[in-house]
Amino acid sequence: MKLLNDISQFSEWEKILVGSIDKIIIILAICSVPATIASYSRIPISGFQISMALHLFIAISLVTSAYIRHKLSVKFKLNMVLVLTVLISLAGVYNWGLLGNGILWSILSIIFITLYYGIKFGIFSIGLFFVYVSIIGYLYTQGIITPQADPSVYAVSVSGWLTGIIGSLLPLSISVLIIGTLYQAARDSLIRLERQRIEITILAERDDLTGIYNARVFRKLLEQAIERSKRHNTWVYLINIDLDNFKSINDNYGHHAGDATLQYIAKQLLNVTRGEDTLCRIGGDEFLMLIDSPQRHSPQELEVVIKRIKAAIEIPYIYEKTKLKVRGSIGYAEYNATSTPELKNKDDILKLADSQMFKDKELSRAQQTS
Ligand SMILES: Nc1nc2c(ncn2[C@@H]2O[C@H](COP(=O)(O)OP(=O)(O)OP(=O)(O)O)[C@@H](O)[C@H]2O)c(=O)[nH]1
Repeated sequence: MKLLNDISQFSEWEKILVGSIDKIIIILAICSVPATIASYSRIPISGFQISMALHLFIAISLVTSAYIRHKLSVKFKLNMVLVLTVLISLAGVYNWGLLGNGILWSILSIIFITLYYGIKFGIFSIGLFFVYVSIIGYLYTQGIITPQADPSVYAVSVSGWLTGIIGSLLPLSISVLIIGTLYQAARDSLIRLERQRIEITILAERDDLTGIYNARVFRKLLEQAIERSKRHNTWVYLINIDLDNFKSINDNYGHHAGDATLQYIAKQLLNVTRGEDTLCRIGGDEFLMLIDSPQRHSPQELEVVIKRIKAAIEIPYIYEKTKLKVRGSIGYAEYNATSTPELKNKDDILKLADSQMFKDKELSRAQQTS
């Protein structure tokens, strides 16, 4: 997992972080003013504390940083927010013990450390935090450090509650902002990646013009069908469909008409292709259909399939009010791992279907000229 400090490798992350870190600094700067006033309002109860000087320093740093935020680098701003939150939590626990929000700020610091340096550092900082709070707790319980204010007075004072409310709202809202922004960014990028994956798959497997499978996928599926036949003695039928004199459509009506006709033919062929069979365009005006069957089909059955394909192709396509008539020549190859030993591989099957198709083409040419 990439961490926030890897931002130089991620322009996308950088954009997200620039947006969210600036929001965080502005919120922190705005809130640091009332928080500092609330902190100083405790002077009558507790006297002046080091944490108050720290609050003032932090408020000045945040307001200045918010003002010149566009001039500061993302890394600097991230580190600054991290250092400030750590300082607030350490000073808060030391000065106010259980009375202050130091422990809440520690949670925010640990979230920052984890996001910035990774889970290992996050766990390590939990350990350090545990040791630190235990030592401070020990010192308080032994009376070595004493509370900065009388707890019974502090717990019912307006300034104590004001500091408590503002001081706890800040880490809570920052946590929501950070986690919400990162969650949204991760979700958006996952959705985008999934879309890209689907687009890449479609581009790699489909024919641009017709949207049906391309030759690459078909070759893979044919190889798989051959393997199935070797293992389960199934029958593979490869039907080669080539349009007749397709060039004349391009020549007479233009390339656009040719494209539209090819799309139409692909739809017609899909209409007569069973769900379990596969259709592809291997290029130009040539299509292949793959039938992978557990039992052998008789030549009569295949004749029915071929007639159905031819009939579907011959339904005229209406292009700009003109009826375009297309015919197709069809040949097929039958393959079974044990019954057709002359066919050694997919190329032999493809060649056989191709030569059968040519025979059909010759026949229909001869019929047309006689
Ligand atoms: N419009 C369009 N035409 C294409 C496309 N791919 C190939 N063609 C055309 O299809 C025609 C195929 O020509 P041939 O292989 O000679 O086939 P034919 O004209 O059908 O002739 P026979 O197959 O011999 O009957 C050529 O004119 C190619 O330019 C395409 O994607 N779109």
